[in-house]
Amino acid sequence: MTTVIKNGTIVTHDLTYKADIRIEGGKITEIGPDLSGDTELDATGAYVMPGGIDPHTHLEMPFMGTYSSDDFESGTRAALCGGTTMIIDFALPSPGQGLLDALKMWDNKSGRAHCDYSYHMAVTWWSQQVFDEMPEVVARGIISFKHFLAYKGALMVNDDELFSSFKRLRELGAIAMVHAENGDVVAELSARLLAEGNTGPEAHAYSRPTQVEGEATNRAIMIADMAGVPLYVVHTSCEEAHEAIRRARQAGKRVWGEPLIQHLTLDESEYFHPDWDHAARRVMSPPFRNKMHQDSLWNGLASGSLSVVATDHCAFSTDQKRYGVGDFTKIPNGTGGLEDRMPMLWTYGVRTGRLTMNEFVAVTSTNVAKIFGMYPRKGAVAVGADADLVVWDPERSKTITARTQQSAIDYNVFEGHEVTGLPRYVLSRGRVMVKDGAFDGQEGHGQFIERCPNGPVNQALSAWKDLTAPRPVQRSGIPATGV
Ligand SMILES: NC(=O)NCCC(=O)O
Ligand SMILES: [Zn+2]
Ligand SMILES: [Zn+2]
Repeated sequence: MTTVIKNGTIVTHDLTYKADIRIEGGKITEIGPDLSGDTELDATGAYVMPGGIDPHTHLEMPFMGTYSSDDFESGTRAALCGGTTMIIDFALPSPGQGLLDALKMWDNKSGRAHCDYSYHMAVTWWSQQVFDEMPEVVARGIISFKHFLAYKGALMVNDDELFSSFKRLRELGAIAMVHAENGDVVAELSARLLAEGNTGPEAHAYSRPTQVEGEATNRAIMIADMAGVPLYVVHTSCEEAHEAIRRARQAGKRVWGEPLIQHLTLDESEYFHPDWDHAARRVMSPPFRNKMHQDSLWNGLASGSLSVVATDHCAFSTDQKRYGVGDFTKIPNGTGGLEDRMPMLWTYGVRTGRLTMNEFVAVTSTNVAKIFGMYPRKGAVAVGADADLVVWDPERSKTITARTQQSAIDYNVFEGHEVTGLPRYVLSRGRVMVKDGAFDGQEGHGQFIERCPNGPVNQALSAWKDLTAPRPVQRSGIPATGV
């Protein structure tokens, strides 16, 4: 059985050209003119791109006394409908729980996935057991480890734990990740705000000013540099954090920054909305910022100082958000976005001229595959790559609304936004999962993707750190010790 995508324009991170694509056995087998196959998908007037990869989701995650509402079934259904063909979720051990035990839990959840997936491993505590289990996690193809500098008393790790973990990751050829907010300062600001009667969702934003993110980003970068490990900073939301990343990259440090589509397109005014539910539904960490910070993020994507656009999809229903009525610190942190990342970024990025189509592919797919050790199997339109493809119709429009979304929750933070640029077809390893905008997926079709450690960036950084490591000075004569 062969499938051919005909008459489209292929857009990759570096090329735009007209050609057909033949698919067999889930892989791209030929790219060229005038191909034919058993099934033909017409891409006239459309762009054929690598399917999106969202490297930051939390599906069915235990958090703040509840579970995020989208699981691997609804979450990956939403992903595919928006043109995303792979996700990387976070396996999250509770403090005290082993990494391999947490992996078992995530394996039990992910069997229902419609699209391919992988996990990052979270390091939520530090011990000999965590140290000992890390190699097995990497051997299973999980090569990235997230650390929370926020959420004091829950998931947060301290600097000594961070440094120990980062050093271990360097030995293993893995990637360090951080949620960069100063948890100590956030805890103190939150307590003060509550004591002063600031209990509403807007106080969540007040408790997490941009300085807490700038400080933690800079600290994580310096600690990673001393450990000699590449660092990926999740949900970079402000100029202070972006500035730290930009400066580090200019100084030769190996750091990547990941803005979210929410921070690029929604701002802090959402928290001042008179409706409590409206504001609480948008509570996430870091919070939405103002236009100056948004411009900084867009400019970072265009200039290459920021590398990826993700969602941090962590969806809570209105009822769950209401756990925090009277105390903003109890509002479960997180927002959705899996179905909307690609259309929103196309609409507000490519259609406005802030991004080229090739940059769009880079930040939604190819850069993710390269950073996280799965390129060119994923993130590429190339012979031999998985046929994870999106046939993107740049003229197709819709108004985003919770009424028609795939996500299980009862609202959408992008409600009312009109997007132009939507998938016509979405293919996961050659299987058509979305056809003319309609979902035709298959629960359980998704496979776990093993990723390769010790990629080119790890190798280069380790070589440089070895070359420049402190060494004893060889001296010809050493004076006798004075007595
Ligand atoms: N971001 C957020 O508010 N919730 C999800 C968990 C996290 O990534 O911090
Ligand atoms: Zn986070
Ligand atoms: Zn997250």
